[in-house]
Order: sequence, then structure tokens, then C-alpha cells
Amino acid sequence: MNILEQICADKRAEIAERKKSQTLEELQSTFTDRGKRPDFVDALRATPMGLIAEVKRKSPSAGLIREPFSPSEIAKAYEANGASAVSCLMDHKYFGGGAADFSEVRHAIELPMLYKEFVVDSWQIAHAKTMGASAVLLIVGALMDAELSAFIEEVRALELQPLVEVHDRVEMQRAIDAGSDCIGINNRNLKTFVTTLDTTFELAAMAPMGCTLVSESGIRTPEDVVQLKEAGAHAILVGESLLREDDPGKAAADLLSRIH
Ligand SMILES: O=C(O)c1ccccc1NCC(=O)[C@H](O)[C@H](O)COP(=O)(O)O
Repeated sequence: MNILEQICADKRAEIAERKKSQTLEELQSTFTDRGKRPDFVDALRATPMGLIAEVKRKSPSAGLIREPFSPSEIAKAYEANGASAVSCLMDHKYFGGGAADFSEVRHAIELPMLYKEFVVDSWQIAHAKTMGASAVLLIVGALMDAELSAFIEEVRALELQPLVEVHDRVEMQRAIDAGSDCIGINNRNLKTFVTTLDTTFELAAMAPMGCTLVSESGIRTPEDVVQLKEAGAHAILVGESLLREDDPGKAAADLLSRIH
């Protein structure tokens, strides 16, 4: 099994367990309104380059990224320094995240929030709504075509926005065929961890007119951001390079300095 398959197998087992204590129907009775937060895609398109700034403690490729770690302080710093949205990791085993982090961040900021999870079950989409998310990540490489289409519909039916993640041309075509209008091109191969911005440079041209394009992972310098904009990206999703800095807010502002 590669790491993505391993994470998804563990996630199926985790969700099966969680459903025993909270059924889908019970979740649906506790939906939370996003309040007055801006729409996720509108926020990404409101500036020359949208920034989805990520809150994560660790990852399989990087190990421990930041310690000590205060989700709310980091998110507030992002908000004060030009981020358009915040991505919060929901997975605990591999990323050290979870609902407590999401809730803490949500109460600290007004930005739209991405429920960053390995979605393999409708329960998680309902959970995103319950948590007050604005958008939900759907990873094409983790889903069959029928699941992808169904999950996109379920996310939209709850008035959330699907960020549909791809890594190669086949996945990009599958995302387009499923009707995605906000596509994240992950520069990191989730099976090998090889990360290169060439992935965005290659796939961006396939995006349909009107599609919001997000370049994800491995983005480190203001020059990277300029190149990604020239390639057609409307937004970037950045974690590690911000979180490794003493001041993640200043790092976010510096990253956008050649664009905004
Ligand atoms: O980052 C990993 O090691 C990883 C491994 C397996 C599945 C997903 C993984 N990462 C998720 C992401 O793609 C990133 O959290 C996100 O795009 C931000 O990337 P970065 O700026 O490089 O932290």
C-alpha cells in the first residue's frame, strides 16, 4: 500500500468507529451556519492571488513541523497578514489535527475555512457542515468516479464548496468530467512525496474557463507565487514554508509581497 492508500484505509476504519457514537442522522441535526464569513471561492478570487494558509502540526513527508503549536494564534496571524482562507487538518494520526483544532481556529477568525480531510464517506461531509466549514477537500486519487460525483453534489447540497484535488492529467480530466469548478493541483505526489511546481505548470492549461485554480504544496518563495500566477493559478495552498518560520503571519505577507 502507498501512503495515500494507507491513510484512506485507516480513515475508513476511523469513520466506521465514529459512526457508532454519532450517526449521520444525528450529525445532520447539528449543522452549523458559517455565519458572516465570506464565500470560499469569492474570497480566493478577491485578490490578485488568493492564499489558503494551512494549520498543521506534522505530515508524513515533513514529520513534526512546528512545536509549540497554537492553532488559533497561527490562524490569527494568517488573517492579519493577507490570507484569504485557512485550511485546517482534520486527521490526527498522520497530521496531528482534528475537530478541536478546527473549532479553535473557527472561533478565532472570520475567514472561510477549508475542512482538510481524506474524505471517504458522506459522514465526513456532514461533519464539515456541523463544524461550520466553508469548503471541503475531495482528493480525486482517493475516490472512484461515482463517489467523486456524489460527494461533489453532497458538498454543494449543504451549501459548502468542494475543492477537488488532482495530481496528474488523468485525475484532472476526471475532476473536470465530474463538474468541478474549483480545482486544486497538488504539486506533491501523495504516493511518493516528490514535489515540484512543474505539476501546476503542466496541468493548469487543462482547466476549463471559469474554473478557480489552486496550486497546492511545496510553495516557498515570492518568485514561486509569481510563476504560479503566470501559469494561471488564482490561489495557492501553503503550509510548511509558513509554519517553519518563527512568525507565520509575516511569512504569509512576504510570500505574497510580489503580487499584492
Ligand atoms: O504533506 C504530506 O506529507 C502528505 C502526505 C500524504 C497525503 C497528503 C499530504 N499532504 C497534504 C498536502 O498536500 C499539504 O498539506 C498542503 O498542500 C500544503 O503543502 P505544504 O505547503 O507543502 O505544506
